[in-house]
Amino acid sequence: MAAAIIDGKAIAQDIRTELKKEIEKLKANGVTPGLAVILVGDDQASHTYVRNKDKACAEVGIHSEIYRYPADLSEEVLLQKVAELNEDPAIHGILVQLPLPAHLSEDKVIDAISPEKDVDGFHPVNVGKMAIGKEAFYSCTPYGIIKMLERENISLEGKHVVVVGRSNIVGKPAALLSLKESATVTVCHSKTKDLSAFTRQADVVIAAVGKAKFLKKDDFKPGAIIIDVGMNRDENGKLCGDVDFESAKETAAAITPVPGGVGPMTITMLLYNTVQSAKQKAQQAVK
Ligand SMILES: Nc1nc2c(c(=O)[nH]1)N[C@@H](CN(C=O)c1ccc(C(=O)N[C@@H](CCC(=O)O)C(=O)O)cc1)CN2
Ligand SMILES: [Mg+2]
Repeated sequence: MAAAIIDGKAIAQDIRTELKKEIEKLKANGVTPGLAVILVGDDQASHTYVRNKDKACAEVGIHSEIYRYPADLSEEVLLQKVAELNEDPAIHGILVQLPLPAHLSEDKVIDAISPEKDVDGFHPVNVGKMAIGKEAFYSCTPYGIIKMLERENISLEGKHVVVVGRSNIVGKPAALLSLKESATVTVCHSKTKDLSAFTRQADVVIAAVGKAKFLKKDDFKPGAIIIDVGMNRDENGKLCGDVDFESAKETAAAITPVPGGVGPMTITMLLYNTVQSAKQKAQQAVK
């Protein structure tokens, strides 16, 4: 039987509609969720993502402020802006669009964001809380995967999840969040020997490798659930994932497409985290 195609765009839209209602309620109680986005340099993809974040905020009713800086921005000025936003009561979420130009330390900048406003879930405090299974801001792409599976009624409990990739933004948090869902988790990466021997055992594969169509039908067991986080260009310059979608969908139980799978969930979970942050602030105010 052909795979179910998981429609990330539709799921993301459903969540945005729910958020819009929550935001209306918050506003009626005098709280407007606010997000500040810092963008440094002229990476075109980053500019597109930031524009999309701004648009998504407007669509659901989140106040957004975008700070665009030239590529030669000094670390001092950047850290000063973050410090200012940390203190700004109208701002509940701060994010610095990655990647940053090479002369800027991503670690230093992320460390400077208040963990209470770190809606990207990149700050070590939030990563640490996630690692010990506590509530925190979780990294948007992996959190989006968890929410997407939840909406598709796919439980991870007792399933063998094989994560391919160990980045701080996707691979590692995807593994930790899968573990939190009581999956049995294996993490593979570029130094893994005989990768296919692992992915073929998986009930669920989360592919975050960054190589176009790297995993093919034979790398999966029949009936597997395939989550493709990749965003690559194929030989014709067309956007594609880490999985050879056309072949893999023949035997998978369910699969996410690229585009329209995991991608749209990323910005939606950013909106979600920003609303959570505003709600937390509103609750603290009545205490
Ligand atoms: N500070 C952050 N930087 C980066 C993050 C992040 O979560 N926080 N993630 C990525 C980029 N990103 C958001 O910032 C992002 C990537 C992809 C998509 C998306 O919707 N993809 C679409 C395809 C879009 C296209 O046509 O080009 C899809 O897969 O359907 C949204 C957000 C790195 N930096
Ligand atoms: Mg750098």
